[in-house]
Amino acid sequence: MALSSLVVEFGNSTRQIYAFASLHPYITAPLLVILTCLLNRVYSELQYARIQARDNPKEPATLPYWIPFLGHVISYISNNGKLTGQARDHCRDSIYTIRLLHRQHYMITTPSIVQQIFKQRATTLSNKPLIHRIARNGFRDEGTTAEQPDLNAKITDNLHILMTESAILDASDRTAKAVGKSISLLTSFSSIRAKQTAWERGANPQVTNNGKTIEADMFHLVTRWAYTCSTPAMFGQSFLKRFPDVMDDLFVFDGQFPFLLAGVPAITGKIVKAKAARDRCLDAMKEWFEALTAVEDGGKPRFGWGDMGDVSELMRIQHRTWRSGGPQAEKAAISSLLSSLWGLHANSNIIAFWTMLHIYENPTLLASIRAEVSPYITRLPSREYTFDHSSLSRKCPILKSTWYETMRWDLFGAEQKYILRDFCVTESAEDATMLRGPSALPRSYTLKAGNVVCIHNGATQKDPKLWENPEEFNPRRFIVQDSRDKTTEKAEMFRHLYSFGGGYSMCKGRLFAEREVLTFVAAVVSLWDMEFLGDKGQDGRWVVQREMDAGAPHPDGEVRVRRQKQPPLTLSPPTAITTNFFTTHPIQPPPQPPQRESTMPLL
Ligand code: HEM
Repeated sequence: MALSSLVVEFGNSTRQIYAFASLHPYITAPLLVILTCLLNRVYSELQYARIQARDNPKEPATLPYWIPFLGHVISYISNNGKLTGQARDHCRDSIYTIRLLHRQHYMITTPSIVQQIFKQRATTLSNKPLIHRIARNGFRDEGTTAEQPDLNAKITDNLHILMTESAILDASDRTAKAVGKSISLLTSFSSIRAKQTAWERGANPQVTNNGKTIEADMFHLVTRWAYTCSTPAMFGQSFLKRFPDVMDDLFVFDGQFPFLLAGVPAITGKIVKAKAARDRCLDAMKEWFEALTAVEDGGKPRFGWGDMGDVSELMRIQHRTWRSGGPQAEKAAISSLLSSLWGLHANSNIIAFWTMLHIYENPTLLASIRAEVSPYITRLPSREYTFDHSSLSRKCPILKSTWYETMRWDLFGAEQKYILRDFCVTESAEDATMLRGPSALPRSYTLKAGNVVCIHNGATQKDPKLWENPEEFNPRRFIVQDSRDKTTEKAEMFRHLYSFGGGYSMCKGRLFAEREVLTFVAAVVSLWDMEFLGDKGQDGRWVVQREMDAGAPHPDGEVRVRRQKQPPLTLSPPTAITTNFFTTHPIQPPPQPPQRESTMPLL
């Protein structure tokens, strides 16, 4: 009896709900959506807690999320730094999963798993889908790169030339020479456009005080100056002369690169400009390709291009390889060559800028670096300079450690690879202890084909479990004692700084990048003072916002600096190096694992 009245009651309630829903669809629909999200959240929260608690081999637990199908898309796009930072701090596993539409992204948090990921072969973890997306969305190849797999394999193989001693020396010598020639002309102190330097023109220069001071945007100034110094080392001088505006176009489209890559349509003025700038760069690269074809075929050099005898060995080989694919490979060729030009500048020049900024905002560090590098810079009677890039890289630990610390602080790239077949990884005992305490057993994880492995640099580089005071900019962080000579220090890139990626696809330009970035930075900070015109923090830091926390970020707006008209500074005497900077930043012991909370915050 009681049961039948309950059934009747239930039937009545359902009819009432149905009647209400038919009468008020605009209230019912959102209520249903909210209810579905709530249920999804509760279910995924329970699943997450259940899988996290398990020690036996498992697929990494998926972070709780609200919206079915979309997964973490909204929080990832709106603020992936916050999402990955919070997840890292609360996850007790070496890997957690975020869901972006239908694909699981396995996010790696501990060094032992990162090293196992880097050891995987291309047959297990592939970067091809990402390369094809970069080519299609970033460099507008219209899908042609993916259609030439054999040619592409050769192009990737050729990249190893960049790691040979002769290529590194050739590119570093030529870049250092260009730096030596141009550094005393960083700004012209002229308000007449024709008399200004190429890198100065777009930096919005304002000459004041009867021509005795100049104010300009430091980001534009140094990134474009660095561009003019290193481009000829790869593409030859005539590319620079024929297409001076590519210098600006490249940085305009780099500023919106994450949006281009994600395939976001031209919905903002910045994206419209970025696409137009990218297309002009493609036209320039096409002309370079055709001009080199003419001289390679023994024909008359194209007007304005000369014999192109200074084009680097790598670019010649890439050009020949692409040509072997015939006319159908041309679109992929032009897009790939532009991606090489972009790869040459997008990280190096921007990180050189941020390194300079960190040095200028700390007067003690500035004095130490000036003293440290001065023996390796020589002023010539012609007022040009020579830079011993090899010694800057081997004998200047403070400069080099500041550069590493800048990459830790300012580069937010994410390494992504697609899983072609299932594989298993196991965390080290040390990482198990770091995550779950002294009695924790190492856990193994199964990573399933069809999904993506991701190492998010922004999250790992600020992980308090891996870095002492990660929110502090410590220029001496990477300085260690030289094991061969205990009285000497050297800068060493720790194994958990992944700015150059890792494994088979690790950056092939990293050795050249080190030489050129250290040369750019040493040249600017040694020879010029810069007075920052923006706001400063209480500690004297320059307050400069980033446009977005992705890749190598551009500053949000101009970074106005003032320079006095004066000859380049006299190089500091090397003895000035013993400043109190050393005592205020002692070498830190390795960090201890912190106490951890067990619950997951709302994401
Ligand atoms: C500080 C400067 C630089 C940084 C932080 C940097 C970072 C990176 C990263 C993260 C990757 C992807 C690695 C991976 O997938 O595992 C990469 C790839 C690459 N980089 Fe760099 N890079 C820099 C400078 C340069 C320069 C100056 C060049 C050229 C001369 C260059 C040439 C390349 C090439 C050719 C690849 C593709 C390697 C491959 O697929 O085998 N990079 N770089």
